[in-house]
Amino acid sequence: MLAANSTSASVKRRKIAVLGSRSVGKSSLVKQFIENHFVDAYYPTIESTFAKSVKYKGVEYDCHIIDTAGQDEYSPINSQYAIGIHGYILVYSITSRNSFDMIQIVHDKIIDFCGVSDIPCVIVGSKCDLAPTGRQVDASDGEKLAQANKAAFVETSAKDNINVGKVFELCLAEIEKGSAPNQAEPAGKSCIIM
Ligand SMILES: Nc1nc2c(ncn2[C@@H]2O[C@H](COP(=O)(O)OP(=O)(O)OP(=O)(O)O)[C@@H](O)[C@H]2O)c(=O)[nH]1
Repeated sequence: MLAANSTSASVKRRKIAVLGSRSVGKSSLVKQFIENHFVDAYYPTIESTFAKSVKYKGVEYDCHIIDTAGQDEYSPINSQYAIGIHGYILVYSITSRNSFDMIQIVHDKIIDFCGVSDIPCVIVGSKCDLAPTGRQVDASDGEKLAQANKAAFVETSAKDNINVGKVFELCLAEIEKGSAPNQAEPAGKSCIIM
């Protein structure tokens, strides 16, 4: 489990970008994680950065989370979402097939921009509290997409606080897969343009 924590000499700094279509619940996911609350109203995001210190598997992480504006197929990948980013959280809503289809597009754009073969990534199917009446994407489709892209996968509800901490736990795990043990600031698979 992730837990809020204080400072330490060996804190690892991790920068995480949250991307996906408009209105899929990116801000709600981040706010539930950082501030432990959910807002029903919709306020489109321009861009916000949040910080939270967490302890995961005995290691302290200073997480900087970039909540981005909603993407569409024509949105260019902002270099800010590629340079120095350690891990990605790609969010679709289980109530929107279009938002699911955007995940591969956004993923491929990041890969192309960074010139790498894969990225530390968690694919998130959000709004799972709406599954009984509004599901357009099966969990098995999300799992298959994640497998095809060597990513982790989880369904969440920011509203009911289901699997919200798990998203960030999985993201840190994906980042650490690409890092040497005990490295304070690994280059890992983050994208750095010289
Ligand atoms: N039922 C339900 N609604 C949610 C959930 N998460 C977000 N919403 C609602 O979906 C709408 C959009 O949520 P946001 O978090 O603003 O979405 P976003 O992806 O940040 O949107 P952009 O800023 O346009 O990119 C809001 O009305 C939220 O209340 C959820 O887990 N369950």
